[in-house]
Amino acid sequence: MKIFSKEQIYSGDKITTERQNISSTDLMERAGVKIFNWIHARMQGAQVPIHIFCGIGNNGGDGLVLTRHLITHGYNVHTYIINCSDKRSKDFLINYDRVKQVTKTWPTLLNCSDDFPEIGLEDIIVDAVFGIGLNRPIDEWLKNLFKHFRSSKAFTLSIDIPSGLYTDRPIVDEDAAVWADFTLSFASPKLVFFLPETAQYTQEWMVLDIGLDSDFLSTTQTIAELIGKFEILPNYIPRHKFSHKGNHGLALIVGGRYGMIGAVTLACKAALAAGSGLVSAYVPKCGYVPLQTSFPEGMVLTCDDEQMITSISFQTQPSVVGIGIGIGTHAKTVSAFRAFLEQNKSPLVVDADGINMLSKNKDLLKLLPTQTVLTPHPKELERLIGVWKNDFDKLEKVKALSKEHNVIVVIKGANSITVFDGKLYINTTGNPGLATAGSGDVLTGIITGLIAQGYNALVAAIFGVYLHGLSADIAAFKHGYESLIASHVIDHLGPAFLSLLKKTKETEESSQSKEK
Ligand SMILES: NC(=O)C1=CN([C@@H]2O[C@H](COP(=O)(O)OP(=O)(O)OC[C@H]3O[C@@H](n4cnc5c(N)ncnc54)[C@H](O)[C@@H]3O)[C@@H](O)[C@H]2O)[C@@H](O)CC1
Ligand SMILES: Nc1ncnc2c1ncn2[C@@H]1O[C@H](COP(=O)(O)OP(=O)(O)O)[C@@H](O)[C@H]1O
Ligand SMILES: [K+]
Repeated sequence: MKIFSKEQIYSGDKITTERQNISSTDLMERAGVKIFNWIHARMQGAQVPIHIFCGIGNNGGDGLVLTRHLITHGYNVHTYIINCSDKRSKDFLINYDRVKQVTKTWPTLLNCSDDFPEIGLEDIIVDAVFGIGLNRPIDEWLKNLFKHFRSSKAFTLSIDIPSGLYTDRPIVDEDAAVWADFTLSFASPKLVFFLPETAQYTQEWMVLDIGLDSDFLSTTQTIAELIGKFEILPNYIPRHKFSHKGNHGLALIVGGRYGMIGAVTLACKAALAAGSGLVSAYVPKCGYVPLQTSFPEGMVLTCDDEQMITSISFQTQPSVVGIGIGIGTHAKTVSAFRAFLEQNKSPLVVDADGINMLSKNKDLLKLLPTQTVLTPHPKELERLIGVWKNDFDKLEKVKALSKEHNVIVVIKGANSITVFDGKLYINTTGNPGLATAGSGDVLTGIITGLIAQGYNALVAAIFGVYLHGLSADIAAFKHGYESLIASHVIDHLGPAFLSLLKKTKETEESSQSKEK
């Protein structure tokens, strides 16, 4: 799903009104009715007090359309206007007048110095104060109003975006935005729903289709894209009946040191379970017996040193090398890594200490083959790009690194973001059960295994992150978050592939309509 920028949404609104020959008031009506329908379908006329807080822009206008429809359907509605400015939008004013047609009770004007209305725990708050038009910090009174919302603990539904959040900048004060339980967002979710510093402002979100121009929707290129099943499926490479293990590549996992062989085992197993035809491990000698014992499907190569990797050389030409897991950053290992990079001809996935070595020896970045995949967790990323001021700064820094070295960077965490060529691919699978030892090693194995069997590096990174999270989601049904361990993610890769390929009603309908 595309994630449009603020500017793109404004232009989409304009194009839509022109091409569909409707007014912006009509479009607002559509938006407001969509929200009403969503609420009505769930509340079925229940007399729970609904407190609708409207700003004076078009977000407030949406709130007023909602007010009107809720009133005509007999709901218990209390509407408030945040009356701190005279700059009311045209469509706000039109809808303010239209409220008059359905009730004799005017909305309450809150004059930015008034006391706040009482809100019961079981009531509902609709936040239509600011939408994407917020352009400066909010004043103290509003901040206190938002705190009042939060302390009421009433269910809070934000329209389009939790008020106080910008679409393209961080917020500086934690209390300066609405903490929504649910956000109904128009046309596309907003990027800030997925960034660690702002995702907390909405527990859940949903996109409402307000019928924007279809050409605009299909042809507009966005910087950010949300990755779900329908973005993944077209990239899936099916297996041929007569395929042979040699057709699915050789993944080589290089890593490990004394006490860190388990990480390599996890990555190897994950690469194999992700579909690599063959998997080899390259480890120090101490890894030989544990790997041969715990990973009978794999081959094991060793360097001469017992405890750590001091040289990296092998006869075969792997389809891809996943390097860095548990490898350490000893000077001898760095030398071996450098020598390896100087002669390596295979695509690379670099993780963990591999990234730490790159951070400490930035000149090594120049030796990476194009489209190397880097999979840093937050601390590794900080070592690589330096401290960031906020999430937006982090994204800019990662984009710059990716561009300078032509590498693909997976920013790991909830909603991992894969960055390449200035674009952001935001993952939708995964859960906090993944915050457990070794889950990153499994991810490296999966991505390496996908590249081995012929996926290009960018697709492998995006698909790998998706599959890793999907597998964890399936595993979490059985194990819960606390008891989920990295091995479970490997064990559930099979069900993850199957669930990806399982036809849902929607895919069936779309393939049937294509067949007709
Ligand atoms: N343009 C359209 O046709 C549509 C717009 N829609 C709604 O319109 C919204 C955007 O509307 P607007 O562009 O009017 O913007 P907003 O409704 O977000 O509010 C902007 C208004 O608030 C003021 N403002 C900004 N920051 C402020 C601050 N810190 N303190 C006090 N006032 C502040 C601005 O000067 C402006 O008057 C969307 O989020 C969406 O909810 C929907 O109705 C769908 C159609
Ligand atoms: N709260 C979370 N929600 C979803 N995914 C998470 C969460 N925490 C961690 N992950 C995922 O788990 C993996 C952890 O990687 P990493 O920290 O490198 O683990 P390790 O070093 O133990 O192998 C990453 O893929 C990350 O995106
Ligand atoms: K809002």
